[in-house]
Amino acid sequence: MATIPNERLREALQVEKNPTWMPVVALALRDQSGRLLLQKRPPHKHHGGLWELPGGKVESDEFPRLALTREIAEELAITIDPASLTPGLLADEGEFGATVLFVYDCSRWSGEIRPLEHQEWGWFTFAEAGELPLAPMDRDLIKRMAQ
Ligand SMILES: Nc1nc2c([nH]c(=O)n2[C@H]2C[C@H](O)[C@@H](COP(=O)(O)OP(=O)(O)OP(=O)(O)O)O2)c(=O)[nH]1
Repeated sequence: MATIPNERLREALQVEKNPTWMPVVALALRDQSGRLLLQKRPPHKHHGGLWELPGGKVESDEFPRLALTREIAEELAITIDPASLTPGLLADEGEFGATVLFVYDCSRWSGEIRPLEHQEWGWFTFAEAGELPLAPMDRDLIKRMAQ
């Protein structure tokens, strides 16, 4: 891969004004039999129609665990305890790995799951998940989770 001097890269990307990379947090939520919760991305979004772990972008004024707590409440109507999250796997995509997905495991949550963004969702074994059209980072993550 060609090396780009940092100064030129900073100029090209105007890093003082724009962040150079995007942190995304996602939740690996399991049911009692160990199946994983996955949801389908809305058709109008990036990777629309592909299956993913619930979660979303970390805003610039947020801490990752709090961003994940917020996203999960917005998407699934359940409450997770930020203190009960355990950092898990990591994936990235883009030429320079500009989107970084941080996956957390969760041991405590409350409420009843309701898809507030009208998204399809379900519990899947790793074998079942492997048959779904997954977002690219999730394909890699689920393979690694299954090992
Ligand atoms: N939440 C989530 N995003 C993923 C996964 N895999 C994957 O490639 N992505 C990508 C898709 C998007 O480019 C980005 C997350 O964006 P998002 O659209 O979910 O974020 P958001 O909920 O904050 O949405 P918005 O600002 O677009 O409304 O990460 C995943 O498992 N979970």
